[in-house]
Amino acid sequence: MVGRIEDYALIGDLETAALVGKDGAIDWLCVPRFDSPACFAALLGSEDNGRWRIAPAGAATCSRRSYVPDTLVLETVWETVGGAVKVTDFMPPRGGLPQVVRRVEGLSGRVAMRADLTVRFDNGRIVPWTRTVDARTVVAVAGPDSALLHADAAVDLSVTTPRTSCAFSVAAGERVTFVLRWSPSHLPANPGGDTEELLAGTLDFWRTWTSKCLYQGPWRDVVVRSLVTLKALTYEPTGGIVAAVTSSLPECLGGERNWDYRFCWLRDSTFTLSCLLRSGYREEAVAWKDWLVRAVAGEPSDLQPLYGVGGQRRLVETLAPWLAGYEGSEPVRFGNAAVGQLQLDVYGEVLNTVYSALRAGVAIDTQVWRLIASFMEYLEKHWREPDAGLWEVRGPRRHFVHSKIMCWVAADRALRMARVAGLRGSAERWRAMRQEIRKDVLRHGWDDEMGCFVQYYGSRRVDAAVLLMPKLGFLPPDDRRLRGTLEAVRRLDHHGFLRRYADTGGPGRVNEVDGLYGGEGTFLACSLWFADSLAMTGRRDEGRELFERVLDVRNDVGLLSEEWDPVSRRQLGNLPQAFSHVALVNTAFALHGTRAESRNGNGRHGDGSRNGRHGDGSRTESGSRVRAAR
Ligand SMILES: OC[C@H]1O[C@H](O[C@H]2O[C@H](CO)[C@@H](O)[C@H](O)[C@H]2O)[C@H](O)[C@@H](O)[C@@H]1O
Repeated sequence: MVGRIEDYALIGDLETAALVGKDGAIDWLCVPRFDSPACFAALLGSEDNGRWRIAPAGAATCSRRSYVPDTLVLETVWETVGGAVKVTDFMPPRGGLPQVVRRVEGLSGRVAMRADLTVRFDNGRIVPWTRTVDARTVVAVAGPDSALLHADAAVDLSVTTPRTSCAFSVAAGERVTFVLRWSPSHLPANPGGDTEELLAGTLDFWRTWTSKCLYQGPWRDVVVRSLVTLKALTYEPTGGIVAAVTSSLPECLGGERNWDYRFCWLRDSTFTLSCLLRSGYREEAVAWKDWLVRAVAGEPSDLQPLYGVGGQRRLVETLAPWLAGYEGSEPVRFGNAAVGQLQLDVYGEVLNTVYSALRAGVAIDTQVWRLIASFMEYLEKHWREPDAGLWEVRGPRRHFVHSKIMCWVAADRALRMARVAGLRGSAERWRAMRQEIRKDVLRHGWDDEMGCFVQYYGSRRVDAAVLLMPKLGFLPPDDRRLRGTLEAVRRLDHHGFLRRYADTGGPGRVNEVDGLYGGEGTFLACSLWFADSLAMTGRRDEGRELFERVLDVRNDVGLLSEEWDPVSRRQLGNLPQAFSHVALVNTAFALHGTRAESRNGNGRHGDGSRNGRHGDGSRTESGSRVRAAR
């Protein structure tokens, strides 16, 4: 039986990741990388699509579980009538081929256990040939993939296709460690290593990484858990960052809103990067900047909203009819058609992050300057066009207010960086462009009658994305128009959480903005943006209440997917989602007021300005309050 979305914990090795259920089953694992086909895809179908369960015989779910503090090593405890047992699950950070280690350790009495492995390569479709090497080792091979299962104690693995199983028992103090190693089928088996040394190395890796966290506020454990999760979404060899580790976990149970998130969205990665930077992590920013330059090299008109972890561009969306979908949510998709959309906000997000990196002391080389100039050349010609917006709507293109604001951000940050680099020739044009966009948004994005900024020009809908305006410096937080917008956005409230935009879809009805059937849950990142806005406008207590409401819906090991259904009290959408965890960390900072990344020793921003004041009178993301823009 597949669990609820919130039943899953994450383990990963910075190249791929697995989801472990409360029932002891790994129901999701793509190998060798995040965006490779899954060899365990039970999450989107059934056991027949691949899973690996280790649990006490006859037991349904564990008694409790948690990560070893400050690490991504998961410990699951089962208490049974015969005694107690602990399973430690982890994936050692690599440099080689992937392996999943599962150590079973008796805590008291004697516990009868079962291990059941069903490998299905190619996203849960291909039944491999499985052969027994000896009583403790089996190898499964099909096409390009090979997986070896090995146990370090005397167990008797029996292969009864489609499963490899064994029954064994552990007494207090005894251990049996299983390891699953993937390798390309044409190469000798992945040699792995000593599992106790691998565990010690993995614990040490994560503890060293988390010890660098600069957040010192009251929610340290919560922040560290989210940062570890974000780090686990980074693809170490290239610096790319995936939006989530899963595909097709539904935003509406039984609906069609099922997407593949195992790719690097420029938007999501820039949010993640800014969050890691403010938390004290610079290395990831340098690695991502290098990834970015390689990924987007070429014509700026060819810029894609998302790329593969290696920077690959062809991410064709296909359907997987052999998978029934999570709780019947069809279709299951691999690849993502959003790759071909025009999403103008992306230019602003990239420039904003490069600017944050510059302020944090990351060197910006000529390649990056070239990129900035070419982005701006493109935007100067195209910012007036309608686009698919940050929500990647599959309905008609519109003049989304958020997209226009991000074009303003692009011009603003380019100007600021030009000041540092002395690119004066273009600066005049960029200043004029910035001014023109501001006027355009204030004129067409504002609805006098409603007293708020709207979702797109001419519409009477609200959109939580405009909550980002003051953070981005487009308007100061005390601007009357923002106060009006904040009140209007409250209409998106659904049982104390925020939807991203009006939910006009429903069973059998298409949402005319996003072009999709069915409603969806409340959007966790938007709920947190709302908490930030409340804090920014002096309603800190209200902001804190909302923040704590979001904290309450994290699962038992601190993970958030993209959405939350407050009625059924279930998480929805892909897991764990970078967007949600980034927003959580940012709100913790906003409520506690630590701004690690904006300091460079002399109280000045990297461009030498004081207090983050923009040339046109608004404020920067981290600057102090200045007069309202006209
Ligand atoms: O809502 C329709 C779209 O949903 C997905 O996009 C969402 O996830 C992205 C990755 O986290 C995020 O960048 C975007 O803002 C979200 O709306 C899906 O990937 C799209 O294909 C789909 O059209």
